[in-house]
Amino acid sequence: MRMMPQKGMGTPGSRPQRRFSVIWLVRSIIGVIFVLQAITIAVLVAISSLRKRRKQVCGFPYPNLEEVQVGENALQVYGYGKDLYAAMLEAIDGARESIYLESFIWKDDEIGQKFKAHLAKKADEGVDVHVIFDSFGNLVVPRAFKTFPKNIHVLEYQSFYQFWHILDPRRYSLDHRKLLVIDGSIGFIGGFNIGSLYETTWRDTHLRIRGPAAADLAHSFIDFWNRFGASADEITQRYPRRFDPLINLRGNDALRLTFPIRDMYIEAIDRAEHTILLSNAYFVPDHVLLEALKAAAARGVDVRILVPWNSNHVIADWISHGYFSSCLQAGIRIFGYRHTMLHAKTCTIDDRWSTIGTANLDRLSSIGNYEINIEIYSPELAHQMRALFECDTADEIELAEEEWHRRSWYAKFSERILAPLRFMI
Ligand SMILES: O=P(O)(O)OC[C@H](O)CO
Repeated sequence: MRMMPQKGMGTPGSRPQRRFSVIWLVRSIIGVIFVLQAITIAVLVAISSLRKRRKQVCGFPYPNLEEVQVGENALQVYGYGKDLYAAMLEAIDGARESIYLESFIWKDDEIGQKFKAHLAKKADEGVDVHVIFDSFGNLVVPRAFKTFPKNIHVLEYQSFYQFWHILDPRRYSLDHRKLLVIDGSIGFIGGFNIGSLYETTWRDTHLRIRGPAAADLAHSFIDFWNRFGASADEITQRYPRRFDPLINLRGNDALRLTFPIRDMYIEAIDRAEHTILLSNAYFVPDHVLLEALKAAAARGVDVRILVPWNSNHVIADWISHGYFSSCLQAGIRIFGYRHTMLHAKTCTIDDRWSTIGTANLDRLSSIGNYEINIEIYSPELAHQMRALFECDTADEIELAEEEWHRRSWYAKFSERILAPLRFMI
C-alpha cells in the first residue's frame, strides 16, 4: 500500500519541512530581538568602558547653600559629597544616645572605612549604634569589611532567606534607602551612598534635618530594623513624632506593596502651575508618570528634566534616551549633565514644593525597592533647589527637538531595541 506524504512531512527520505505556525513566528521574533539586544548591549558596554578609561573628572560647579528654617526644623541641602560626609561624620562624633545608619551601598574604601571607624569609636563610648546595608548592593564588598565590632548592631538586608521566597514577586526588592539619624534629632536623607567615588566625583543631592522631623527618619529606620532584624535585638527606643504639614516622609514598602513616592510625584506634577525642575539619575518613567509630565507641559508649565549624559549604567542611559523624542514633542525641556555622573533624585515645583530622596524614576524604585523621600513645602527651600538646578543646567547641553530627531540611525535603532528592557530596570 502506498502511503501519501502528510502535510509538512515531505517525501520519505527528504528532510521534514518546518511547519509554519504563529508560535514559531513569535518565538523567532523574540529570539531575533534577544540576539539584537545582546549585541547592542555588548557594543554599548564596550564603548562605555573605553570612555570611562579616557575620562577625567575635573570638578563641577555647585552653589553654597545656607541652612534654611522650615517650621521648627533647620534644613541644609548638600550638593557635594565632601561637605556632606564631613557633616555626617561631625554629627556621628556628637552623638550621645543613638546612631542609625542605613546605606544601599557602603564601599570598602577610605570613606567607607572612615565611617566605620567613627561608628566604632562611638559604640565604644556607649552610644547605641545600629547599621543596615543591602546585601545585593554590597555583593562585591569583601566580607571582612562587612564584619563589625560586636558592640555595633548590624543588619545585612536580604530579601530572600527562605527557599519559597523566590516565588514571591514582592521579594525581588532591595533596601535602596540612604539614611543617617543621630539621637532622633539630626537626620540625613538623599541620594548619596557611602564611598570615596561619591565624595568628590559624583554630583548628588542630600538633605540634613535638624529638629523634630528627624524623629520620623529615626522611626522609619527603627520600623525597618524591627521588621527585618533579629527579634532578640529589637530597638525599643522611641522618639516623639508629630504631624508637620511642611515636612512629610514618604517610604516605599515592597512587602506591603505600598509605593507612595510614585504617587507623590504624580500628585505634585498634576498640581503644578508654573515650573517643574526634575533631576534624576535614571529617568525611565512609567506611562502614568510620563503622561503627567506631558500634560503639565501641555497646560503651559515649564517642565525641565536633567539627567546624566553618561551615567555609570550605559544601558539605563540608552533606555532613558528612548523617552526624549516624545518628551521634546510634548514641550518638555531635556538637559544632559556632562560634568560627571549626576546621581541626584530631586524635584522642585512652582517654587513651593520640593522632594529629595533615594527613589530613581524607574520601575525598580517606583514599584520595587524600599525607598525613602522627603517632601517639603517651603518657598525658601524651593528657592535653593531652583538655584541648584539652574547651576546644574547652566552650561550643560539642552536637547533641541530637531537636532535630536537628526541623531544617527544606529542611535535610534539602539533605543528601539532596548525599549523592552524598560520594565526590568
Ligand atoms: O542605586 P543608586 O541610585 O543608589 O545608584 C547606585 C549606583 O548606580 C551604583 O552603581
